[in-house]
Amino acid sequence: MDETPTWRRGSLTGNSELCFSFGVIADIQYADLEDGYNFWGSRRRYYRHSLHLLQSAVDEWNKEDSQLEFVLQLGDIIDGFNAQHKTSESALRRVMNKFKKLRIPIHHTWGNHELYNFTRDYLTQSELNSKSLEDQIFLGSAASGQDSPGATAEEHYYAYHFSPVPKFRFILLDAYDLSILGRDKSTQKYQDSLKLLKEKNPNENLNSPTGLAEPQFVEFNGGFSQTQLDWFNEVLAFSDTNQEKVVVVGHIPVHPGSSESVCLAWNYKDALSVIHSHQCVVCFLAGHLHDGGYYLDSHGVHHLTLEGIVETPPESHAFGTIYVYDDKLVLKGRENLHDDAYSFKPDK
Ligand SMILES: Nc1ccn([C@@H]2O[C@H](COP(=O)(O)OP(=O)(O)OC[C@H](O)CO)[C@@H](O)[C@H]2O)c(=O)n1
Repeated sequence: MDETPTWRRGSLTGNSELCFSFGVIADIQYADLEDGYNFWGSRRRYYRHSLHLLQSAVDEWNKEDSQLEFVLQLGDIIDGFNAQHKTSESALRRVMNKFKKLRIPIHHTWGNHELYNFTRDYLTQSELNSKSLEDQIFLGSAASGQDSPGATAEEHYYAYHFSPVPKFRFILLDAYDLSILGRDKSTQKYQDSLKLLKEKNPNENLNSPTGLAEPQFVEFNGGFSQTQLDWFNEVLAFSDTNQEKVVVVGHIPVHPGSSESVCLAWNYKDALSVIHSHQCVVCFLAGHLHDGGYYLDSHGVHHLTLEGIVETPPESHAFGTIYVYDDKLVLKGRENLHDDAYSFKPDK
């Protein structure tokens, strides 16, 4: 029996009013290298061509009308191979030069490949830190500072929120706040993350999910600290109070329905329980799983995992524009990313 609620499938068009639109793109993973394959050898990776796909996405977005407010870059902007070839900075420059042709703000999420290439301190100082686009709203104590007083930049998480138009808010989460990637070994977060990872994953290769009860506990994933979850909770409480609709953005999916278990955030259940304790969240946007995925959860939250550009063949594409209406999101996908509409649950 089809249990899809009647409000789930919005029409691609309709009578409701268009509020604004934004672009989405995930897992570009550019490197000036010949094509390769994913770890299992099952999917080709077009490292060099991903730059051309980005260029054509930018060209398409530039042709769109003035209601395109911003672009969300969902992480893994360059591939980890750049670190081995000492081309991290030049690869990033090439990709950012493409993005600069856009005349609208770009919000950057950090994925595992950012952390293969750069330290957190470097990322914080770089153009991949788009936190200056954050909204200033008054929140409670959990949001006033990050982590413990006196914590260094190395210990911080990279998360912020913004409201492009009244009644809609976007929250970018740091899915590698708990991680051994990109953090200095001397930091408490590195030590705590390594301890947690080793407790959950006894394999010698911490990237291997073999035999794990919770396969998401691999090195190429990460999780959310309690401090970040407290901050997230406070932003969502603000949005509930102000009757906003919220789209949450993170590199790693947080719902098993929208991802293979090996590509979920370590403590995805904690993130989900914060989301489900509020009314306002309508959608969670992620990358990381290059096949993409979609799931409508029992609380009416649409979980959309975007396909990865790096595994998109040159003759195809996988970016999109999402049109925001007062009752739904409408995805205009390109090629591999298909058109769809995601209605808001009536009590949202
Ligand atoms: N079973 C595995 C899987 C991966 N690795 C190694 O882990 C590193 C990251 O893998 P990679 O596939 O490059 O990560 P992505 O973020 O691009 O993709 C995530 C999902 O797989 C996409 O669907 C890399 O060094 C791998 O070799 C491993 O050792 N064992």
